[in-house]
Amino acid sequence: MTAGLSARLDRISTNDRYLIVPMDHGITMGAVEGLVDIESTIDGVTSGGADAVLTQRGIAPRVHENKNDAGYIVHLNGSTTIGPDESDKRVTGTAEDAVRAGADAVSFHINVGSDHEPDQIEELAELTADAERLGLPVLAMAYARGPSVDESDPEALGHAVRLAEELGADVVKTGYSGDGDSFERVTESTRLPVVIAGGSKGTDRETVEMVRGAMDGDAAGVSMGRSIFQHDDPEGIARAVSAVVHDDAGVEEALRAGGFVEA
Ligand SMILES: CC(=O)[C@@H](O)[C@H](O)C[C@H](N)C(=O)O
Ligand SMILES: O=CC(=O)COP(=O)(O)O
Repeated sequence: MTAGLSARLDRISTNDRYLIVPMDHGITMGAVEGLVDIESTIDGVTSGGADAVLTQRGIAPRVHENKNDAGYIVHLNGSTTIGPDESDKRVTGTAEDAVRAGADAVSFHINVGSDHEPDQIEELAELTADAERLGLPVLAMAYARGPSVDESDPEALGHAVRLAEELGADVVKTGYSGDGDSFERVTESTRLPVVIAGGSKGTDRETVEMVRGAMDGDAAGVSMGRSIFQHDDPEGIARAVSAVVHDDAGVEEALRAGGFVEA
């Protein structure tokens, strides 16, 4: 690993554990709850212990002053829920664009099992080659997603994370299989650090239990968006998730750390 790559990975993690809060959903879903005043959400989640925030590059001017020295990841493809096919993520920028936007790393979404998988494989491979020349880490968001794919099947998720490693990514995000034992089958499919997506927002306990389960299955952390940025208290829920990811806390301890149950 080059010194640049290693230094930049350190900027988006703490001791090889990752608490990333993706806020690229503005392309997908519009200015949903938590993303209208994105400045205050970024301030809250980074005050609560997020290692890095993630947005599309156009949002960069709204990120830097509010991220409390956390890392910054620029996401490089997108699609919308109102367009013809949400799986058909199209390229939105290059590794050089991300560097110009002040990124410490880049990310790219690939739907393994969708009709668009072949194009997305080619695009992710091109991105990892470009990023490698710049010493820029690549987070592959490798979902198992397509017409006949079970999105939480550990075999399918294991295939997706392995594909990310084969294509040269440095960190991989995927869906959660539902429990720690089955998630271990996903993490053992690759040597990359694996982080989980959160999906739509659940209760505080559901969020923390999901993170605890993933960490028990040898995840390296989370790339958790809506469960954190759509919370009434983004700083508190980030603090609770951070307690699990960074301090190995149990569920009750993490909820207390977030201020969600009586101490
Ligand atoms: C809305 C979803 O199902 C998520 O998987 C998104 O695709 C995640 C991503 N950050 C996005 O908004 O594109
Ligand atoms: O970029 C999106 C993610 O990494 C996951 O977002 P979610 O809202 O936690 O599914």
